[in-house]
Formats: sequence, C-alpha cells, structure tokens
Amino acid sequence: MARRNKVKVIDAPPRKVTILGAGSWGTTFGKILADGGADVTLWARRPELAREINEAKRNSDYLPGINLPPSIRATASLEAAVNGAAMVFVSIPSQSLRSNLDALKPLVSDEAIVISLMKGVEKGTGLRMSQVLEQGLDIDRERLAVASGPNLALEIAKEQPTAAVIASDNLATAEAVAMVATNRYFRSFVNTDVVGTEFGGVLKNLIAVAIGIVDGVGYGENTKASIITRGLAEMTAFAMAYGAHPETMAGLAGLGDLIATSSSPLSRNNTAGRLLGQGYSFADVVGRMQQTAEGLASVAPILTLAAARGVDMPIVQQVSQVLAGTLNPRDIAPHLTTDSLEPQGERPNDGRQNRGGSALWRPFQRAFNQLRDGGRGSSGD
Ligand SMILES: NC(=O)C1=CN([C@@H]2O[C@H](COP(=O)(O)OP(=O)(O)OC[C@H]3O[C@@H](n4cnc5c(N)ncnc54)[C@H](OP(=O)(O)O)[C@@H]3O)[C@@H](O)[C@H]2O)C=CC1
Ligand SMILES: O=C(CO)COP(=O)(O)O
Repeated sequence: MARRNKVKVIDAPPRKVTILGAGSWGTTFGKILADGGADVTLWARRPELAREINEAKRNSDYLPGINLPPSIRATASLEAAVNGAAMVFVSIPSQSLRSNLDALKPLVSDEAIVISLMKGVEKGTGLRMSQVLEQGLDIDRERLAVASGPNLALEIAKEQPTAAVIASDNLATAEAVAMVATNRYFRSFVNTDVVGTEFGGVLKNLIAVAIGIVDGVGYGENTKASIITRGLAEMTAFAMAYGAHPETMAGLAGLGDLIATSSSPLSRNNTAGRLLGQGYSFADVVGRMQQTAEGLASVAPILTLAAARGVDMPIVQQVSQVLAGTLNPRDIAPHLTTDSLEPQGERPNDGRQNRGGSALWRPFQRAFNQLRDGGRGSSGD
C-alpha cells in the first residue's frame, strides 16, 4: 500500500535538491535549478564525471562548451546525493529507471517530492515514468510530479529563453516544483494533467522519428508539415483515450514539444529517424547513437497501448515498420494513412457529417462537444 504523506507547500527554495542522472538533460536541469537559487547536487554514476563536474564545472561528454554554475556539486554516491533532498529529480533513460529504484527507495525522505524529467514508457508494462516511480518507490502520487515541454537541453544550457510544464495530481506539488524550476531564462507553468503532460513528451518523440525518416529520405516541408499535423491528431487521440485533456496536447507539452523536437537537429529522436531514412538499419542506428533516443524503445509499448483502447496510430505504425525493416522509408506516406476520403480532424462539423473511418477525429469531436456543453477544460499551460 502506498505511504500517505502530506505535501508541504514550499514557499522558499528548498535547502537541497538533487538530480539523478548527469546526462545532457539532468545536467542542464541542474543548471536551471542552480541558476534559480537552489542548492543542487547531481548524481553521476561514473565517479570520473562527478569529479569533472566538481573540479572543472564542466560536463564535456554531454554539454561540451557549457560552464556550469559554481554552486553545483556532483557525487557518484546515490546515498550522499539523495540524503536530505527536499526534491529528487530523475533523469535517466526510461528503460533503466526500474532497475535503480530498489537502491533509491530507502533513501528518499517521507516528505520529499519526486519529479520525473523522463519522456518514455516502460517496455513490457507500458507504464509511464511517474507510474514506475509510484510502484517502485511506493510513494503517494501527491508527492510525484512530471516535467515536460519543448526543452532541447543544449539550447537551455546556453540560456535561451524557454518554457516548460510541471504537472502533478496535487497542484501544490506542481507549484512548489515550478517555483524552484524557474529562473531568468526558464519558466515553468503548472497543470494537473499528468497523463497528458507525460504522454505528450513520449508521443512527440515518435512523430519526431517519423520526421527524421522523411528528412533522411530527402522529402521536403510539405511531407514534414503533413506528418506534424497528422501526428498531433494521433497524439491527441491516443492521450485522450487515456484520460488526457486535449488542451494539454495543444500546449507546451504537446504541440510545443512536437515542433521543437521535429525541427531541431539537436533532437536525438529526429537524428535517429534521419539515419533510418538514409538507409541505416535499426541496429546500426542504435549503435551510432551516443545519447538516449527514447522514441525507439517507446514505439512498441505505445502501439500496444493504442490497440488496447482502439486508437489508430498510422504514422507510429509506419515508424514501427521502418524500425522492423518491413517498410522502405521512402514509402512513409502521411497522406495515405486513412481509408476515409475526408481529411480527418480538418473540418469542424456537428457530428452529423462525421462519416466512417474517422477514429482520429472522434476525440476532437468529443472535446468540441464538451466545450460546447460547458464541460471543464484542463488548467492547461
Ligand atoms: N536531452 C534533452 O534535451 C532532454 C531529455 N529529456 C529526457 O530526459 C531523460 C534522460 O535523457 P538525457 O539526459 O538526454 O540522456 P543522456 O543519454 O544524455 O544521459 C543519460 C544519463 O543516464 C545515465 N544512465 C544511463 N544508463 C543508466 C542506468 N542503467 N542507470 C542509471 N543511470 C544511467 C547516464 O550515465 P552515463 O553517462 O554513465 O552513461 C547519463 O547520466 C530521457 O527520458 C529524455 O527523453 C527530456 C527533455 C529534454
Ligand atoms: O525532449 C526533448 C526536447 O523537448 C529532447 O528531444 P530528444 O530526446 O529527441 O533529443
């Protein structure tokens, strides 16, 4: 049974916050928090990386050329990192999370807030990262939060102005985290749509792989715009089938992140897709990636979750076929992904003209009806 603990509303930066994972995002998030005034400790599993961060205030493997704030400390000891931390941010590859939780569980204090910075779902279980944290740490969801949004690490490390979303079932938890994760170049907004915020970050990776594939093939802006637009419809249909608010998918954690990830060569998912489009096999691409491209591992569990709720995801399906080597990247065809003659999701109607094959349109229709009938929207971002 989950331990029940009251969440303290923190109205000043906490004494100590810690980040687990000193890769590109964990280190960048450490900089965000330190530049916002927090006392930041980074956990790097390799002692030599912890040493470089402490002594040179650099992380040359993941953020070459970036000077880290002098106040950031790093340690390779999980216990030293977590001891006394009021907030524990987790930024390791999604498929590695569960294997770290047994060691972490006894170290997290009963009052600490735990925040997922990750954008994947677990293979095998299909669980979102906050669900894996909830299970593995036996923690109340009120003490959990997730962060997402258009957040390419290197741009933020260069202090380019950026916005993000912090979501928690408990608004006070999201607000406490957002207050700490805000500084002169980074602004965190809050909402309570954890499902939408988390799935937004996962799903945009899959669409970014598709964009990378067509980029690698050499197709131009029409193809990419078609995939982004139809991809957002797929993302929204999927997320709403799992209870997300459509507004979340239209906000920073959905459309915002989709645009950033699909258009940037900094994106690892986009890069992986581009290699596939250039003819490299899935195994070659995995071998060439130096950093985490979450989308590659999330395709299969997302398609399983989609099938369980009857959601059509033709673009994600095609990505899966390219990964499996059963579809030539040149044959990715966003305009051929439906048997309906109606451009789904493109024409608002009153439901009467909503003819067959429009699974992708249905969630928009439901959202429209809800708004028309005075239904409640999400707090959005
Ligand atoms: N980079 C970005 O722009 C953004 C990334 N994210 C998300 O953040 C998460 C982390 O990504 P990111 O920092 O980019 O990834 P990186 O590949 O840059 O870094 C991964 C980090 O996790 C560590 N790690 C790898 N395997 C394990 C393991 N089995 N146990 C413990 N630690 C491990 C690595 O340590 P080591 O160096 O020793 O291998 C490294 O510190 C992902 O879910 C990603 O989607 C979210 C927003 C932006
Ligand atoms: O999540 C990200 C940007 O918001 C980072 O994307 P990549 O993991 O594709 O680099």
